[in-house]
Amino acid sequence: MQKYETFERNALDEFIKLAQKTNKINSELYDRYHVKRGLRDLDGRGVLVGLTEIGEVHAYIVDEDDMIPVPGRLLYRGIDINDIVEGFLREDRYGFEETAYLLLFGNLPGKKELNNFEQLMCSFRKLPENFVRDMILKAPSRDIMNALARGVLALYSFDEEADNTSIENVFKQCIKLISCLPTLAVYAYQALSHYHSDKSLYIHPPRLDLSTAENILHMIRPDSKFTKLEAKLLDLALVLHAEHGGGNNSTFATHLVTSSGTDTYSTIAAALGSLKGPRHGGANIKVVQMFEDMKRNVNDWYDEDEIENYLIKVLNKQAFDKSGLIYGIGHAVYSISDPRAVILKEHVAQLAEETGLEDEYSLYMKVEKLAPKVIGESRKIYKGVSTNIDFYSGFVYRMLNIPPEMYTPIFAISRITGWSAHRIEEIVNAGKIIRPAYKCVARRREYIDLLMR
Ligand SMILES: CC(=O)SCCNC(=O)CCNC(=O)[C@H](O)C(C)(C)COP(=O)(O)OP(=O)(O)OC[C@H]1O[C@@H](n2cnc3c(N)ncnc32)[C@H](O)[C@@H]1OP(=O)(O)O
Ligand SMILES: O=C([O-])CC(=O)C(=O)O
Repeated sequence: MQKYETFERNALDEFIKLAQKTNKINSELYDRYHVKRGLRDLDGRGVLVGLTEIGEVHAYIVDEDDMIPVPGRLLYRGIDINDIVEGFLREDRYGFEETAYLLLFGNLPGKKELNNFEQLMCSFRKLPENFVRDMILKAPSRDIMNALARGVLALYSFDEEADNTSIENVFKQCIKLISCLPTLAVYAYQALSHYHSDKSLYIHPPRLDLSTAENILHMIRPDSKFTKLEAKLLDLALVLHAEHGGGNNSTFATHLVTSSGTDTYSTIAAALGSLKGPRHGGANIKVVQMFEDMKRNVNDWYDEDEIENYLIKVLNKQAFDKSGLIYGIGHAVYSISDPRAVILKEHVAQLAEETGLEDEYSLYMKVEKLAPKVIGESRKIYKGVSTNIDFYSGFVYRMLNIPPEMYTPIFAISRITGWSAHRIEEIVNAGKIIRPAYKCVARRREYIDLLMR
């Protein structure tokens, strides 16, 4: 056995070395062939590949070809996110279901429409008979995003019309998935916490009278108790994460995969895989882990020089996860500010004071100030960097006592509304299959017989 394992390790090491050598492309070739790496123009702007009416991300104005950065704005179906948030908070109600309706159907719902939609969502919250036992508890995953993707793919088998891509059927599938994703995520977490962390197992059935945010708190907490303030904060986070235009990695994955004509379950599984990445939705858990590491390694949380040195080490791949990234900072589109981070920050500030987390909040403020400076000094920045939504969301979830394993899944529970709207838009507009070009730069060679190599 030992011998075989040694053989396996040596053989793999050999293959890895070979693959690293043979897969490296000379970076000068990208310039020579004018490749838009990451589908970006040289100034960082995304290559225009589609049109959408669902979400608009606004970060700069163009003045005679010059890009002038402006504070970020986000609009859902043409309505500013700040107005949406102010609207439902002013009326002291939850906003996520209204947001999902707006994204999916294009207009704000009337009272009766919203009520019907909420009832429909409630009726779809439960998972199919025996699904929890057979699909979730029998194979608990250490990663809830993985469990979500697997769960979504498994739901395909419970849908008699799984491959029907008519608009009516896709709408139905999307509303069902939006409704039951919180249940899937929380139960997958409960399985993880029971089987991998030896904690008691809680499976609270979703309640028909509760909103999405309330249901998450009800199902995740052993005693099911939560305050209205807590549910409203989680609901706000769900509203802010719901949509971000067609170009973000997971939504573009949705367009890409939808364009092949595949089914809804495969599409959403692909989007989940994309969102999990630490440069995208997976950054929220990384931010919290990075701050934990920082708190261990920075003695004085008020000493800006010490914090700056830590951040420089992160950038130089000498600290934290050695990826060279300061998580929660920077964005593919925003430069001066991410409007969602601005909204979350206000709430975090207030709550940090109420919960005695002022020192930690102050550390976040210092990183917010110092990180753009150190990134600017070591990377080529065209448009400036600032905090993104992931910078504060983990802090919010921590104050809500939500376990870190659920941070990115909560993003998914919200963003599936945007993915659904984009999938439907892609189908309605019957676009061409998405298929960009790759220039092959390999040298052409003759095949050589095995005995001659
Ligand atoms: C919900 C979301 O998806 S929000 C984003 C969540 N992701 C994170 O917080 C991870 C940290 N941030 C990043 O990795 C980046 O800012 C991204 C992936 C979000 C955007 O990257 P880009 O579109 O390349 O941003 P931008 O054009 O401003 O970056 C310019 C350079 O600065 C680097 N940079 C930008 N932000 C950071 C950062 N936080 N840490 C280290 N380097 C950074 C980029 O890697 C790039 O360098 P390169 O050309 O050598 O690759
Ligand atoms: O737009 C992007 O590139 C990333 C994203 O999804 C977001 O910020 O919500």
